[in-house]
Amino acid sequence: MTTRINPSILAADFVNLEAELARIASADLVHVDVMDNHFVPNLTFGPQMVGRIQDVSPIPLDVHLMISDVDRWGPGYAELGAASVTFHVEASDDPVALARRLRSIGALAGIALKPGTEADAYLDVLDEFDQVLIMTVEPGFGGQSFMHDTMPKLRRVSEAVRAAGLDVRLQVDGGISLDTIGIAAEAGADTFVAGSAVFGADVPADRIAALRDLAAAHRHGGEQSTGRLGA
Ligand SMILES: O=C(CO)[C@H](O)[C@H](O)COP(=O)(O)O
Ligand SMILES: [Fe+2]
Repeated sequence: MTTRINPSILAADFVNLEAELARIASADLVHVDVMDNHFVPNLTFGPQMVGRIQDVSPIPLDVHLMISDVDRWGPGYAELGAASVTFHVEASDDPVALARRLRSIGALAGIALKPGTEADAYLDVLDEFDQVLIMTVEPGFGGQSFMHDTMPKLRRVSEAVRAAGLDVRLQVDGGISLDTIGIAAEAGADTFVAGSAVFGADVPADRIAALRDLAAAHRHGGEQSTGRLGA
């Protein structure tokens, strides 16, 4: 069982992104938050910036699309070469069709669920997705507090994935820190986004290692971390 730590560059210095990416080179994937000031009340960057990040990043891209009309705009991010593209089900008319399109382009396809969105509608079609992102804050901003009440949903999705014997990454995003990562790992997460916890550390590489060890220790069976295990 692979434990992944995906630092979010939302907490990085946007005018020094290449240097910031170098500081997290020991992580598994870099989490890239695309916000359109419409689906969420915040604005980050679009395909041109993500393409440049893809050009210079030492590790693969885990793109988190917080945009409206994602059926139209989502595939373009897969075409840029992102390893995984995760979109919000709340913004898609047909999540299965969009996931198939993303996979056909060569990306892993992920669905994201806001804290208030139930997972039940997707439990029977989990094989259509490579990742399920359970938001542990309301999407839009970094530095918010982890919402403990999202854990029952994570547990339910985790049980469904295991019952079906599927290889679906279970990602948590928002408020993940040394204090909360173990809680999410125990509930079934294997892929952890951390923005402020990583970029707010004096030595991000040390924080990535500490988060990875804590997550591995709390996952089912107490997996031992062996360092970066690849994308
Ligand atoms: O998707 C996000 C916000 O919508 C970010 O990925 C997330 O908030 C990471 O930031 P932090 O770890 O500081 O909470
Ligand atoms: Fe995110």
